[in-house]
Amino acid sequence: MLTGISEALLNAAALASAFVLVYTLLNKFSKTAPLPPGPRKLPLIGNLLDIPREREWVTFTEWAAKWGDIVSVSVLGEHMIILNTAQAAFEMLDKKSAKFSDRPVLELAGEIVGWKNTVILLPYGEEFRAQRKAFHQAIGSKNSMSHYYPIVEKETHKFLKRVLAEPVLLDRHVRRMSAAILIRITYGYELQEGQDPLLTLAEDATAALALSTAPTVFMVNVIPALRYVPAWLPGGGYKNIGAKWAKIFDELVNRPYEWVKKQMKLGTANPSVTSRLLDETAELTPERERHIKWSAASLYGGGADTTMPSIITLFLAMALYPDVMRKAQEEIDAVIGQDRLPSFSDRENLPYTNALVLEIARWHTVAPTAVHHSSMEDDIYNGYLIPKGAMIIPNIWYMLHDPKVYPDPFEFKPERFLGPNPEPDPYDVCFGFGRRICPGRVLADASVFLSCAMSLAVFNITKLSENGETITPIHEQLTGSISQLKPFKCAITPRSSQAQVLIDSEI
Ligand code: HEM
Repeated sequence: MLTGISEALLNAAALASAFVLVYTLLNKFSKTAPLPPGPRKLPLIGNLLDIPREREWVTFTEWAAKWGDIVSVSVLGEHMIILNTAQAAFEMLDKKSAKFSDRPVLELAGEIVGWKNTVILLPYGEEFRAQRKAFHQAIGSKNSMSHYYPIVEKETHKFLKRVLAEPVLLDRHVRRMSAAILIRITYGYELQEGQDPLLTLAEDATAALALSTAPTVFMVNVIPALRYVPAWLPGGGYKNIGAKWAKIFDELVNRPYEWVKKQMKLGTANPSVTSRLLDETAELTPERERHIKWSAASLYGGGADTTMPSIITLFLAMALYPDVMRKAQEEIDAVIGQDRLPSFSDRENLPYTNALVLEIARWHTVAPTAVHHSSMEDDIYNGYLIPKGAMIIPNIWYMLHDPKVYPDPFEFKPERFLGPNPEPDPYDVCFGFGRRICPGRVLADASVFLSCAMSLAVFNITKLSENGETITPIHEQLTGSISQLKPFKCAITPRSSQAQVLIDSEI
């Protein structure tokens, strides 16, 4: 519940409501079917006071218990439809994807900061299709991704070295590894050891993306009419923050792109997605250049913070579930031995480790409410009206924690995906739906798998003891369109002297 909403915001919202009153009245009489059920709407402001500001998937799940698989709320005439089951999401977003593949206009992240030019927030249409195609060619299949496996293997090995040297900085090492892989694949640029300026820039830009796209952190994302409120009035302050973020983002899009062009002129460019797209281009028109530049930025923007929580989850889960760790290590030892690190070629022989990767995707839901879709025309679903322009929110977190689908949903149990009757594959929902399904999923899966296999091959991960006391870490998902983990402590030590030799070996 939104208990802390300020009076100032309510004033701004009242202002905005004037803009939607006429629209709401005009529409009210033209619809036939009812909207899906949901919490009672107040006159004009609708459910403004019900919209959660934090961990919205928890409130959405409470609503699911009361109102069912599909719930509707509206705020000042803007409709939000929440889908609480995989079936509802498949039926609407996959089967009718021609109607449900648009994105809502996110005033702050999209319009002001500029992310609307990336595939993540692009409206459905020509430009969107062109960017998705480029993405698919670059990293959309196991075949295309396999060109980049050596980069993933090298950066993951570097990660092991950093963790060995400074285990308490685990978060920082994971972030760096994810960024290094993406920057290398996208631009052919190898991050310098220490504080690389491109890394700082990329981190600032993606932190801003996560915040500015969280639909309920900035109310303008829910109430577009707030865009008419000047920056100096309550409710308009996001404009100043947005202008600062826009500068950072502009640099992230242009600086590495110009660097690739320069390297290509000098004949020193490493192969990368950007250099390949530029190579294949006969005439670099301003339109084509914009297209390449933004496709590259989408690749970085979509992937930067997303694999990170999954890899960190490995360390938390292993500290909490030592039996799972032992089983995975036994499997890795039996298949690979202790004389080399695991690689992608071992993957098909590691069923338990693969099940562990799936359980990570389920247990810690990285994108708990996906990226929201928007309906391009009116539709009727199960007798309910889904109005044109409604924001469609798949509650992926609940789909992956529904006890009817995954018994003991808060327990970490890779076994659920093994045996004759495995539970549903979390990859069917955790990467989203229809024509908007995550185009980076092959890379994400490859990165998480290799981090798990390599880390488990060489490290023991346990609870930390401090001052004679054992600290049991807690799993908590933080608010954000990409949900990070609440910081926790664990102990990470090499499994043996031979493991240490492997970590120290030359890359
Ligand atoms: C564990 C890792 C990841 C998860 C859980 C994840 C999940 C998602 C989800 C749920 C969506 C929204 C899909 C929808 O709208 O229905 C999405 C979109 C997207 N993801 Fe990922 N993702 C991950 C990693 C990556 C990586 C590594 C990249 C890039 C290399 C990437 C690039 C993108 C892009 C560009 C979009 C926007 C697609 C569009 O709007 O058409 N993601 N992702």
